[in-house]
Amino acid sequence: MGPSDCPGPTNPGIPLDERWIESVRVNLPAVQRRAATLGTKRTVKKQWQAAWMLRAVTCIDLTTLAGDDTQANVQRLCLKAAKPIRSDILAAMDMEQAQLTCGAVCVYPSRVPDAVAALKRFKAPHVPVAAVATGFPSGLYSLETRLREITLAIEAGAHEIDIVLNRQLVLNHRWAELYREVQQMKAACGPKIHMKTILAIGELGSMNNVYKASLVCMMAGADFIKTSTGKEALNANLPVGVVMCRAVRDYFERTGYFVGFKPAGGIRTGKDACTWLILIKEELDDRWLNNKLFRIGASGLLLDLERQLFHYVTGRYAAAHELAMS
Ligand SMILES: O=C[C@H](O)COP(=O)(O)O
Repeated sequence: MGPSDCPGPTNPGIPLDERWIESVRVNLPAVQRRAATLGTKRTVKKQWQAAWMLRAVTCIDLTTLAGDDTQANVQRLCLKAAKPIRSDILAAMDMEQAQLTCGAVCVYPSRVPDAVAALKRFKAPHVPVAAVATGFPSGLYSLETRLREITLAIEAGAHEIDIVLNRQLVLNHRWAELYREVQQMKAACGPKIHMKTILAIGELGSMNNVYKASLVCMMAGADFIKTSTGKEALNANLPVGVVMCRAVRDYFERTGYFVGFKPAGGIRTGKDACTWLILIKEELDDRWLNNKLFRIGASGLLLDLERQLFHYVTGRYAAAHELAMS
C-alpha cells in the first residue's frame, strides 16, 4: 500500500482498556537516545530535500491563534494556504500543475466564517478549515460549554475540530472520565468531522502520562493526536514525538485502525519539518507520510520552507520583499 492509497483516519474507537493503560512504562533514556539520532542518521539533500519540503508544505495546518486575529489576517492566511509557494518556484521544479495547498488552516471558532469565505474566494474551498475548540487553550470550562463550542464551530463551517484535553483528568489518572469526555466530544463532531485531540504535553507531567493520554484519546475515537496548543512553555519536541508515534503504532497494531499525528507549537524551520517527516517514516511508515495522517501545526514554518525552496531553485536566499509572508 502506498501513501496515495492510505485511507486516512479510520478510527471508530474501542472500549476503554484500563489494563493496557496501567501496563504502560515509557523508557525515557531510550526515548531520548532515539530522538537524538533522528536528525543525524538519515540526511536528505538537494532534490530529495526539496521534495520533502514540498511534502511538508502540504502537511501544514497553517495557523493563526492570536488574540488580535481579524478578518484581514485570516484572509491573508487563507490566501497563503491556497497558494503556499510562489508559482515561479514551483515552475522551476516542474510542480506548477500540482495545485499544491497546505493541509488546512487552523483558527479560533469565531474566525471560521472568515476562513471559509476567504478560501472560497481564493478558489480553494477544498482546503479544510480546522477550529480549535473546547475552551482552547486551557480547556477549563464546563463540559456543556465545551461541547456546545464544537457544535457551533461546525455550524459555522469548520471541517475539522482540534479539542484540548482536561489536563486535571490526566494528572489525576482519571482515565475513565477522560475517555467519556473525549468520547462525547467525538460524538459532538459526528462522523464526518475529523477530531484532533491536543494533549498539551507540556502540562501532562510525565512521558507515561503522554503515552497513556494518547491511548485514551485513541480508544475514545480520536482521528488525530496532537502534541500542543502552541501556548504551553513546552511544545512539540522529538522525544514526545517518539512516544506519541509509538502509541499510534501500538494502537494500529492492536486494532488495525489508523490514527493521525500532529506535532504543533514552535516548529519554525524547513530542517525541523524534515526531521519530523523522518520521525514519521521511521516510527510509523510511508502510509503516514501524507496530510491524511500527518499534519504540522505551525504559524511560522511556511515562510522558511518557501525561503529554502527559493534557495534551491535560484541558488540565493530571497530578500524579505520577495516572499509574500515576510
Ligand atoms: O496548533 C498550532 C500551534 O498553535 C502553532 O504554534 P506556533 O505558532 O508556535 O507555530
